[in-house]
Amino acid sequence: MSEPVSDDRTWDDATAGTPVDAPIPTSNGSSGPDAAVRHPHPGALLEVDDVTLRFGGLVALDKVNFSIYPGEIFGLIGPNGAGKTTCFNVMTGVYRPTSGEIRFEGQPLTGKKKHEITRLGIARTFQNIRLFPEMTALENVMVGADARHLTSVPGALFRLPRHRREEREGREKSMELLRTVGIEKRAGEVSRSLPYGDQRRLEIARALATDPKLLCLDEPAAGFNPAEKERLLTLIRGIRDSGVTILLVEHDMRLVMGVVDRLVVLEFGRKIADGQPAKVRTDPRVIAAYLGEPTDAA
Ligand SMILES: Nc1ncnc2c1ncn2[C@@H]1O[C@H](COP(=O)(O)OP(=O)(O)OP(=O)(O)O)[C@@H](O)[C@H]1O
Repeated sequence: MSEPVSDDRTWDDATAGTPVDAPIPTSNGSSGPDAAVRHPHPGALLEVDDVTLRFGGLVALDKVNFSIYPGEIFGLIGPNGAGKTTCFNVMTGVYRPTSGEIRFEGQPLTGKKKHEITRLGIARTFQNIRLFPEMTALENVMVGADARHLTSVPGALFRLPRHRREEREGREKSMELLRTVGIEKRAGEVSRSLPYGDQRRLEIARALATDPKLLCLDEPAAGFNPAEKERLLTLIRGIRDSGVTILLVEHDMRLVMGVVDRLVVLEFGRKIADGQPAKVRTDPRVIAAYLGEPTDAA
């Protein structure tokens, strides 16, 4: 996914693949709630358990397994078409797996809506930036913070005290998040007028506003120059150090290897390697999969 725009296909075509509202396939006997043998990993924050996803005849994910543990920066990499975005979309509720299961803190995500998954503590950014272009940077982040609010519609309409308090706290928290990502000076500017790099940072701030336990970043460095990439890595480490677990989906192997604690490599929908960067970068299958890319990228 070298071009941010390419993600339009997977997101907008959600209904053409295996949308979340589709019935759970049971005819193959492997995806009903009790059908498959599950392999729980105690202590894991997120478990991808034997996940297969088919688009018609195409197997986009083939029995993929991995677990992400609290406090990690975890990488998901692979060449073009490997299944990274599909895996990301299964994990964040866009697609329902054909078989297998995703669990978050031990709880199956199957059948959950995207907003329910957000409330459980998973937030994401997009490969192609999705901000509200006419809203200010601050307002964009406040929209994320709203996902946590308890105010009822009448409460908001009549500006009851709880609504006013939540609004004030949301504003303060959103300013703090803009500071965290380094764009507090842009708070009052409409997001479409922000430089590209600042829009990417704003997306991260908006995702953080939902108070996630797991922050999923889909190619956050797409279109960045080396200096911007370096600053992004510093930001990602800082977010992890503040207690948020990170999933980083990336095509750029050099970027991933420099920041992740562990990673999984996909190729043609299959997991071909996993482990720490030092081990994965010397794996012959990974080198072969990335043939043509500089081997020192690792
Ligand atoms: N909605 C869809 N309908 C049909 N096929 C799809 C859909 N989304 C993805 N695919 C196919 O699934 C496979 C995996 O695609 P995916 O976008 O997940 O790979 P990726 O690793 O993110 O690749 P890239 O880096 O090129 O975006 C590809 O063969 C792709 O063409």
